[in-house]
Amino acid sequence: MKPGKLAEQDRGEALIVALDFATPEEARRMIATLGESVSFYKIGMELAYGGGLPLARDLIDAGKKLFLDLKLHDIPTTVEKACANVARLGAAFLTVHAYPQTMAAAVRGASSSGLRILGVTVMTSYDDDDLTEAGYAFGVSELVALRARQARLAGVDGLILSARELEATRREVGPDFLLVTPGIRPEGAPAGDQKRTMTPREAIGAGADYLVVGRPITGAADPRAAAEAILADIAAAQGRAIVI
Ligand SMILES: O=C(O)c1cc(=O)[nH]c(=O)n1[C@@H]1O[C@H](COP(=O)(O)O)[C@@H](O)[C@H]1O
Repeated sequence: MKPGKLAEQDRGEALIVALDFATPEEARRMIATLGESVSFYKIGMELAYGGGLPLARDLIDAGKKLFLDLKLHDIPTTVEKACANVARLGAAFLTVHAYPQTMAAAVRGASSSGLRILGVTVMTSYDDDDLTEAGYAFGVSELVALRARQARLAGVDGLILSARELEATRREVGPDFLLVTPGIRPEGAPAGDQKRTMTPREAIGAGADYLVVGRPITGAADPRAAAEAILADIAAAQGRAIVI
C-alpha cells in the first residue's frame, strides 16, 4: 500500500462523480456544468469504450483527480502490463476485480507510480441471491470479508464495496486502507439497478473515504445543485462547514 492516505485525502475530494456517458462530448458538457464544485471524476467502461480515454489526460491537466474504473481481470502478465500503462496516464485510482492473482499483478504493475489500486469486492447491484445464482458459496458479507483479507495480503491500496459492509471491513483492514463506496442514493432517489445502497450521510458516517455518485447527479434536472447537496451532506457527516 502506498503511504500518505491521510495527506492525500483532502476531505473536499470525498465526492467522485461517475462520468457514465456514451461520448466524450456529453461528459465534457457535464464537467462544464459541474464547474468548480467537483474535483474528482471517474471514467468507466462506457465512456472509455466510447472514445473517452483522452478525456482522462485533459482532466488531469486541468487539475482534476481521475479514477479510471476499468475493472481489470485477466491473466497476471496482462493485468500487470495494463496497470503499468494506466499508471503512465497519471490516474489516481484504478479498479481491478478483487481476485488474489489479479490484485497482486496490479500492484506489481503500479509499483513506482502514484496510481492506487482498488479491488472491486462484490458489485453493489448484487445481493445474496445473485451470488448464489452466480455459483458462490458465500453471501455478500462473507465474500466481501474474504476479499478484504485477500486485498490486504495482495498489497492493494483500497477496496470498492457497498456502504453496508463498511463498518465490518474497516475493522478488518484498518484506518489507512481506502474504502470507496458506489451505490450512493440521497434520500428519495431511485435505486435503479443498485441493490446495496446508502445515503451520502450514512456512508460517510459508516467510514467511507470516497463516495462514487453517478445518476443522482448526472441525471438530475440541476446536476450542480445535486452535487452541492451531496457535498453538504458529506460535510455535515464529517462535522465541518461546507466550502464550495
Ligand atoms: O467500480 C465501481 O465504481 C462500481 C462498483 C460497484 O460495485 N457498483 C457500482 O455502481 N460501481 C460504479 O459506480 C457508479 C454508480 O453509478 P450510479 O448508480 O449512477 O450512482 C457506476 O459508474 C458503476 O460502474
